[in-house]
Order: sequence, then structure tokens, then C-alpha cells
Amino acid sequence: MPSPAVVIGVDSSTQSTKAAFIDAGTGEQLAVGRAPHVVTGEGGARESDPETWWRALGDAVAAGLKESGLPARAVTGIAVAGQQHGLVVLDGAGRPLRPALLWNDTRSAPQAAALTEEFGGPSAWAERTGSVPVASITASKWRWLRETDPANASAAAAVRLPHDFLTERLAGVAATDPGDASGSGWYSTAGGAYDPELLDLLGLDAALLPEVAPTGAARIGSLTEAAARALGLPAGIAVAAGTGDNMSAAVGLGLGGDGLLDHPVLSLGTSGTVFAASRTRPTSTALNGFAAADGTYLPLACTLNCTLAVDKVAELLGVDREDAAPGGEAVLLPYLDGERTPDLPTAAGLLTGLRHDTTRQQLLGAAYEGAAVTVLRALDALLSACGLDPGAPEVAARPLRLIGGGAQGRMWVETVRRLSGRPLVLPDSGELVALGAAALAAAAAGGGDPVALAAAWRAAGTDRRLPPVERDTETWERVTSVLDRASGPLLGGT
Ligand SMILES: Nc1ncnc2c1ncn2[C@@H]1O[C@H](COP(=O)(O)OP(=O)(O)O)[C@@H](O)[C@H]1O
Ligand SMILES: O=C(CO)[C@@H](O)[C@H](O)COP(=O)(O)O
Repeated sequence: MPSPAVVIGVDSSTQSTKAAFIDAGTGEQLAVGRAPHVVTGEGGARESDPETWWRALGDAVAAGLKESGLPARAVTGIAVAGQQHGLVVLDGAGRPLRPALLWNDTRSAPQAAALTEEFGGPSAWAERTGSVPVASITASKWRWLRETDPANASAAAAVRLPHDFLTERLAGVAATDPGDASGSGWYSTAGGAYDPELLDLLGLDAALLPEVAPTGAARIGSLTEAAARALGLPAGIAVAAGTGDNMSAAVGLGLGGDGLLDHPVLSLGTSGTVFAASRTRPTSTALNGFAAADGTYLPLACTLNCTLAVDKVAELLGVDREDAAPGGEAVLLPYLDGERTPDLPTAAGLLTGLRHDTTRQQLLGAAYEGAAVTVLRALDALLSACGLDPGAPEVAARPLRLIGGGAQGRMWVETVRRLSGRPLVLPDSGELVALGAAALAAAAAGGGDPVALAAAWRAAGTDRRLPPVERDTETWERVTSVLDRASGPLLGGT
């Protein structure tokens, strides 16, 4: 039997690379290769060497090829979806000048505040770019680099986001897409292009940046001979522009601008993200109004402390991550990395309500509750900013799609179900970011609309649907009351 035409969707996220091998005709996941990343840094620093992402991509592709048993010649296209916002600076030969600053590096918080002020305040930024600078936004990181490491900032021959860096390694072409570009802070969602006024403010030469391809589906080039040798794939196969990981998850779900407000998404990874979609350009200061990969928009809110923070608490307590109980009186805000939503970049974790009879299982449960309430509050704020009343019965009853590594965990699912009171949908495709990237690759290789393609791939699937349980408002109120009272000086706010 001839081999199916196969595409590879790559998810280069904070903790690892996943390479999904997908049958381009049916959407069947044939194999997933994985390889870990290394994140370093103390205090607010979070860095990774971009060369390790490139090596992890090679390792993940090799592992996927082996698992699938397919001949490499079956592969017809590849696309990369990457963790958003990271700042990669390269020399003239495309080599990293220094480790990349990651999205969850909070050292650039003072630069974010200064930039917000200098450009006329939060509304001016949201109107132009869709987002108000916080430490995560790449523009804040570039300002930090210029102030803190001026030698490498002035030596930069190219400035990239993580997914553009990898795409360029594949195709030898400097290209990005509007989705990931919209998280940089120097791309105007109003104008659909890099913003000269913002580039001026940042002292960033547009010549250092990649071209913005029309959408993430565009074929921006072909796999070079060098990349083909490094990955063991055929030279000349299609390389798509790719996109940011959250935009790619939206594609993987087969949801474009019309579908997502009815079915908001909660991603449980290192970051907790909530996103919906909109055909209207978001300009609220309360969220990130990113561009989506299909020409629509992706209103999104993101927390810094989700699965990794809860795993750290489990490790400190010496219990398995699934061995948790509801927190009882204990409230634990696991803001181990500072926090982005709410904007508390210098916050640390906070524990209250400890008693003699508090168990380790309750403490771990309290960490799940603290992380879950934080991201579910961000969901309410996002729905409000999109013109919906999150408390209205019709809106509160909308199902929430749970994705990301944490969605594999029983405790995460139970905690989100109990604290949201919403019906949950657990998509049957585990690796939605990689699946979205595979749809972008398939469209680049064979034409068609990636969102429609992914929707067709997923049509035969059987998503798990969980009916709502009564909302645990007592815990919600206990956690939010601690958060509201502590958000001032105790958590580093004003
Ligand atoms: N079976 C599981 N149960 C609970 N959590 C899980 C499980 N598998 C993975 N995870 C969580 O998923 C996280 C990784 O998710 P992922 O979405 O890949 O993260 P990222 O995109 O930030 O790299 C880990 O921090 C881990 O806590
Ligand atoms: O900063 C954001 C979104 O704005 C994060 O969602 C990053 O895109 C990293 O995602 P994960 O690696 O945690 O999935």
C-alpha cells in the first residue's frame, strides 16, 4: 500500500518540542515525537538557548519518524507554532548572540511601564497594537536588552520570535505571520503591518525583522538542503509561515472567527491562557487583542503560573500531582514566577488559612484552586471585554474547551469544572497546537483553508463532554477575596 501524504506540525513550547505526524488526507495522528527544552534563570529571569530548540526539533522529528515507521519521503510539508513573545537576537550568520528572553521573563516589567507611559498610556497602545505592554510583550524585552545588554542589542543583525527563528532554519527565509507578530508590541493590528512610530520609539530597525506573510497558511518557502540533512526529511517540501502557539491551537480546534466566543478555550500549560475569537479587532486594555492565523482576531488573557507552578508545589510537598483534595480554609496563590494577569510581575506565592489539621493534599488542592481561579477570573474579564456578561446564565452555560498538558490531569479537570460550573469539552486530539501547525503545513503543501481542513479532520473525532457540576462559589469567593486584598503591596502591586 502506498504511504499516505504526511505533514508535520511542530509545537515548540516553553517546556518541550512536540512534532505531530498527521495524515494530510484524514487528519489521523500517526505519531508524535517529543524532546525537552532547558529553561534557565533565577528570580524573574527565564531564558533558553534557541540552538536547543533547533536541536529539540530535530530530535522530535526523528522520534516521530521512528514511531510512525513511515519513509521520510511521505512527508510533504512542515510548519512551526511556537511559544509567543520570546526575544531572539541573531548575528549575521543566523547564530544566537545570547540566550532568548522568554515570555515569562519578568525582568522587563519596568521597561513595559515606561513604554506604556511614553506612547500615551494603555488605551493608545491597545488601540494601535491590541495589547498594553507588560513584561511578556517582546517590545519590553527589546527595551530591556538595549538598556541592560547594549553590546548584543547593537550587534543584532536579526530580531526574531521563537517560531520565526525555527521557520528560518527550515526554509532559509525570514518570515513571520500576523498572529505571532501581533504579540511583539511593534506590529499594529490597526494597520496590519509593523508600526514605524513604535519601531522609532523602540530604536528598532525594521530591516532586522522578518517579512510578515499574509496569513499563517502561506507557503513561505521550501525545506533547504541543509535543514533536510539535519532533520532527515526530503529537501524541497513545503514550509508554512507558522504562527504562535495559541493561534495554532485555535486552528487545530477548527475554529475561526465565528466559533470561539460560543466555546471559549482554556489552555493549561506553563501559562494558563483563555481565548476566544472575534471578527472585530479587540482594542480593550483588559486583554491581549492578538491577530489570529486566519485573518480574524484572538482576544486572549494569559497567566504566568499554571501547571508548572502547581507541579512545583506538589514537589515541595512530596506528593503526587493527582494526590490532592479541595483546599478547605487554605488559600494558595501560586505566583511563583510573578504574575501577568493580574499584572503583578514582582509577586511571589502567598499562603493563608493554614491550620493544625491542614493536610498536604489540601495544600496542593489550594494551589490548583489558586491557579484555576486566577485564569477563570481572566476568562470573565475577557468575556466582559468582548461585550458579554460572564454572569448571565446563557453566557455562564457556554462550554469551556480544555486543552494543553494539564487537560490530561484528573485534578485539573475536576478543579476547573468545580470552580467554573461550566460544561467542559476535552478535545480528543491531545496535541492541538501541533495539529494546528499540521493544518497550516497541509494548506501550504496542498492548498485550502487550514481552519476548514482542521475542522474536517476533527469531524470524525469523539471529544469528551462533561456536564456542569454546581459551582463552588464558597471557594471562589475565598480565593478572590484573598487575591483582591493582597493585590496591593503584599503581592508587589500598588
Ligand atoms: N497526565 C498529566 N496530568 C497532569 N498534568 C499533566 C499531565 N501531563 C502533562 N501535564 C502537565 O502539562 C504541562 C505541560 O503542558 P504543555 O501544554 O506541554 O506545556 P507548555 O506548552 O507550557 O510547554 C506540565 O507542566 C505538566 O504539569
Ligand atoms: O505568552 C503567552 C501568550 O500570550 C503564552 O501562552 C506563551 O505562548 C507560552 O505558552 P505555553 O508554552 O505555556 O503553552
